[in-house]
Amino acid sequence: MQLRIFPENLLEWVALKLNLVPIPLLHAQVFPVISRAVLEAVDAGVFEAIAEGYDTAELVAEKCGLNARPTGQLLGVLASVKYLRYRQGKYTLTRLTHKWILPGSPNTVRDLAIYNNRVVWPWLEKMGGYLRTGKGLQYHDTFQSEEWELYQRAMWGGAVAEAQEFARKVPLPRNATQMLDIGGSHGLHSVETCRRYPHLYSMILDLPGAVEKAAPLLAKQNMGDHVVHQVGNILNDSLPEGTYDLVLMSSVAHHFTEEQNKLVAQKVAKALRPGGVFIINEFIRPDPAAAPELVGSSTDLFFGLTSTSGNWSMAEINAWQRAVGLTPLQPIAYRAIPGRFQVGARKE
Ligand SMILES: C[S@@+](CC[C@H](N)C(=O)[O-])C[C@H]1O[C@@H](n2cnc3c(N)ncnc32)[C@H](O)[C@@H]1O
Repeated sequence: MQLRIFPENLLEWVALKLNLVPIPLLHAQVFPVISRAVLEAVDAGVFEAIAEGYDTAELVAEKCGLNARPTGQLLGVLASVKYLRYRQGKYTLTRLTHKWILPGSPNTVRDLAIYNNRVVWPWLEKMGGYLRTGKGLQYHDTFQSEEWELYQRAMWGGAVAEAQEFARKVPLPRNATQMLDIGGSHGLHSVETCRRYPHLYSMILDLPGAVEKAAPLLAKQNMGDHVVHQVGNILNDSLPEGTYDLVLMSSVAHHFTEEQNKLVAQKVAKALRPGGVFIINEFIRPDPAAAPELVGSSTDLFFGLTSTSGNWSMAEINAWQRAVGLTPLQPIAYRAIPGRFQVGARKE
C-alpha cells in the first residue's frame, strides 16, 4: 500500500510532477495533526454524538464536554479527511466512519484508537531515544491494570479486520481437533476458526494481565469450552508433546528476539502432532530492494520502538521453522491488510 498525495486539478498535477509541492511539510505539519485529531475525536465520543444527531460544533461540544471553538476546528479537520460531511451548517457521518469507527459496527477500530490516544501516543515521543540506543520499551513488563484493559480491547479492534479471513484461509489439517493460540489475547482468531471447524477446540495461552482483561471479551462470544484461556508465558512454560493440530502465534513474534522465537519454534515443533501446522501470523519486514511497502515498514519501526525487536522477514521465519524440522508452506496473504501474512510450516 502507498500513501499518496492526490492532485485535484491539472495545476496541482503539474506542481506535483515538477516537485513544487513541499510534501515533507505535509508529513511534518499536517499528518500528525490529522492523526491526533482522529484519536481525540474518537476518545471524546465526537462520532457517537454526531450519530445521535448532535450535528453542529456547539451541540457536539456540549454533548462531549468540549469547548465550542476548538470543536469547530476539530470537525473541520475531520471533514477534510472525509470522516464527516458538512452541509448547510450541519455535520453527518460518512460511510467510512459508520463502518470503521462507530462502536456498534462489527468492524470498529474505536478501542484501538482510544488505546493509541492514551497509551501509545506518549511512546512516540521516545522514538529519538530508541533510534540512538536501539533499546525499545518492553511494555508487557510494565503495564498496570488500566493499560492491560485498554491494550486487550485494542487488540480486539486490530484483529476484527482479519480474523474471519484468517479462519477461511488457514491450512488446517483434516480431522483437526486441538489448537493452541500463543499470545491469543481476546481469542478472536480461535473463535472464528472454531466456528468454522466445529470439532476444533482451542486454548489461548497468554500472560496473566492479558487473560484477566481479555476473559470478559471472550465470554461475550459464547464459545463455551471450545475456546478457553490458560495463564502462562510461552518463553518459560513447557508444552505437552504431540498434542496440537494447529499452533498459532499471531502478532507475538515481533515482540520477541530471534533467540526467543527460535526457542518458541522448538517448543511448538515438539507440541505438534504429525501433520500439524505452525502459523506465525505477522506483518512482514519488507525487502528494501523490493517496492516500498508502507504497512510493513511502519509497523517494523513501531514494534522496534515498543518491543526492541520488530518485524521479521519471511526468510527469517522460515529458517526458525526449518531449524526445528518443520516444512515451510506457501505463505498466505490477506486481501484486506497489505504486508501481513500467515507464514506456516507443517510437521511431517
Ligand atoms: C499484539 S498482541 C496480539 C494478540 C492477538 N494474538 C492478535 O493477533 O490480535 C500480543 C499478545 O501476546 C501476549 N504475550 C506477550 N508476551 C507473551 C509471552 N511471553 N507468553 C504469552 N503471551 C505473551 C500479550 O499479552 C498480548 O496479548
